[in-house]
Amino acid sequence: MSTSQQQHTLSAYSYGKDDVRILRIVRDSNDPASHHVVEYKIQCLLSGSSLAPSYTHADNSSVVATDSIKNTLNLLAKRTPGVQILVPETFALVIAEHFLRTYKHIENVHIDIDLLKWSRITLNNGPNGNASSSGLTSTSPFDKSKQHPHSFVRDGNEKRYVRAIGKRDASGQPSIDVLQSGLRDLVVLKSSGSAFYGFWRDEYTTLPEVHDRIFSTSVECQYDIKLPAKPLQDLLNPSTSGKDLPPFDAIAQNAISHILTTFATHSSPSVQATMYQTGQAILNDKDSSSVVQVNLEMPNRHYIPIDLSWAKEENIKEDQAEVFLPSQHPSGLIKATVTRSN
Ligand SMILES: O=c1[nH]c(=O)c2[nH]c(=O)[nH]c2[nH]1
Repeated sequence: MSTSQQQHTLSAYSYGKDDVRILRIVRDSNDPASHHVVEYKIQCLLSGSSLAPSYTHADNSSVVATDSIKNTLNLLAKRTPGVQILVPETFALVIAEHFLRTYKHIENVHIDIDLLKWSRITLNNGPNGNASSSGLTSTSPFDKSKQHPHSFVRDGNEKRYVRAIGKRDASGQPSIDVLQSGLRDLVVLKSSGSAFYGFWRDEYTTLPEVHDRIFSTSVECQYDIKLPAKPLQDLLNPSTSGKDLPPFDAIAQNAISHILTTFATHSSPSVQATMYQTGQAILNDKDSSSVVQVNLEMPNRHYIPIDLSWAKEENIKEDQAEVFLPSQHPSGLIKATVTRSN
């Protein structure tokens, strides 16, 4: 390369941290069992003419490290009062004000916040009821008594699916014995009412026992529906208006309802135990007598309390921590099949 090459202009630049994930729990001081949770994905970029030399002259003296930016977002998540952090617009203003006030050489702050929505799980028979609720209901301000104080759902995310594998019966007629129906991506989180202790300990164990933790999972629930032993053509005959068929919509709604109700109300000693209770509830539903088997998968999506001791903030004890790092890689994966016994 020739040394006489022309220098071109640095005409735009900014830097910062992307994809900063934060879950914040806001506990009600009058009613500690009542929580608000908010989960954010934040991009925070800084710029200003004093940063140009870091690009052009390898001068880092004005560079606030992106690691410090991430630490700052975590600490602001801890110190920002509940009413402000629960609203993404307000939290964006808090972040922008902080960086512009703290660093006089920063001229522009660019904050993008995505809100990952958690809605309260709504039950039919009140917050602790073992209701058969009518499935997912969006949070309504008129439904307060039915909203669970610390169990949440990312509603609208779940997908219902079905797999039908057809064959011919002995007389050559199209038939299906069992339909494989289900739902996936039903994402739920409870910020209390979950423990995990008493597990095997040996020289490989570092996990502490915990009596009150966040439990979050993306539920996949696949259930086998046994069809009446009739040719498909008869089952589908419009003149019987589907009466020979199992009530597919009710089965699907009840499955969601039992997953949410069990998740919200079962005091969970482990993911395993909650799954088993969920399978029992689905199979015991009177509308679901044609469901012969339930296959459940619940990846354990971990939320790790963020160490803020560098800022003299206590945030490590899982039952008191307020700011968490969502950490999906790796996740526990717990599976169970519950089969009807009669
Ligand atoms: O509910 C749980 N079940 C486990 O098997 C397990 N393993 C783990 O590390 N955490 C958890 N949580």
